[in-house]
Amino acid sequence: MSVIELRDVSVTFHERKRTVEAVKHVSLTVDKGEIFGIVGFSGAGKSTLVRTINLLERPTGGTVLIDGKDVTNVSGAELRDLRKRIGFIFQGFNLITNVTVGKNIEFALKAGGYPKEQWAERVRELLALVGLENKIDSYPSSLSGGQKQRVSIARALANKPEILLCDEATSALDLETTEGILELLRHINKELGITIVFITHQLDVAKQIFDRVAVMENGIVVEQGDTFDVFSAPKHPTTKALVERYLGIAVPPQLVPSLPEGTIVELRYKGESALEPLISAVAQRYGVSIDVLHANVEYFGAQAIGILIVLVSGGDGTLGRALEELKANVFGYRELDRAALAAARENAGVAGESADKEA
Ligand SMILES: Nc1ncnc2c1ncn2[C@@H]1O[C@H](COP(=O)(O)OP(=O)(O)OP(=O)(O)O)[C@@H](O)[C@H]1O
Repeated sequence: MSVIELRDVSVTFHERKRTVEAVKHVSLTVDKGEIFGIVGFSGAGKSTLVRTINLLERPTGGTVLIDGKDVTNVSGAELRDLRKRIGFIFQGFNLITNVTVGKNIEFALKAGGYPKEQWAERVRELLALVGLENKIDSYPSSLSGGQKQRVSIARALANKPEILLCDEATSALDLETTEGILELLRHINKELGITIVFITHQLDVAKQIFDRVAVMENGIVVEQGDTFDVFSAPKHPTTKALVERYLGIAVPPQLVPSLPEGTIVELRYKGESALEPLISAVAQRYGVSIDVLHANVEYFGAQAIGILIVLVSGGDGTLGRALEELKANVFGYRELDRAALAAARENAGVAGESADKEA
């Protein structure tokens, strides 16, 4: 059964001179116990959408259901109860800076009506869960980014929620710290059975922990499904752009003009099976030469996808048939344009991470 259901949810902001339709008619379900991700470039509407789940943002249209119950218009004690059942962590941690780590967690327990005589034990339990037992009396300013995020996770779990919402929870952290936080979230999901909704623009985060994913663009969910299926065979141009930007096409641009005549092809295959037998069979059968320009294996969750870029050349009028045979035997096939390849590579090199923000 789905623990979260958004039915035709819209959020429109009215500013003085303009109207922003941040979320437009989004419907999706999140199953109990899964890690559901929302990806998209900056401004796509991810934060606004996820904030409707605990009504930090009230939908201007549509319905929010939690455990099958319509909560769209709850207020007062019912709203407080809902917020207790849904923890929230932010990119910027949002810790209270002038009190200790222990007190930060106590505030959450107090707000949630947790029995006072059990606060001390619960704080110890939560800090043990996130691996910070020895930081109970420290102030947030003395902690690293990763430690601050661990405290905010402990605080979000204080009142034993069923759902944890994570808004760009790792975007401010370096690679190694991110790995640690993702491991902790996986543990929380598997061991405590907490459903997680995680939004990010980082595909390397998404591919590691999401069971299912929704891709957002311009307030709309443009594609959703199993993480491996969505990322290994993206259908919508936005998903394609996210995946291409992440994977890159690693043919050095300086090499492109010097390559002999022929067709540059990107081949994708599922699993870790090697493509060498196919390549040598095609080369032999049609008398063409097939040179590997780039090879990579990417993991989406536990499943692998192989990407091979080859130059197919020569043959005596048989090139077309050789390409047909390759196409028929792989999972993904794309002929690459030399000029576009060189240009795309140059752009990627210049724009890098900041391009994500602007797109
Ligand atoms: N309170 C608000 N008032 C007016 N406009 C808003 C408000 N909150 C968000 N928006 C606008 O709604 C759109 C979606 O913003 P949102 O923050 O949900 O996107 P996002 O995908 O989470 O992007 P980012 O990763 O940059 O946070 C943007 O155009 C944003 O400017």
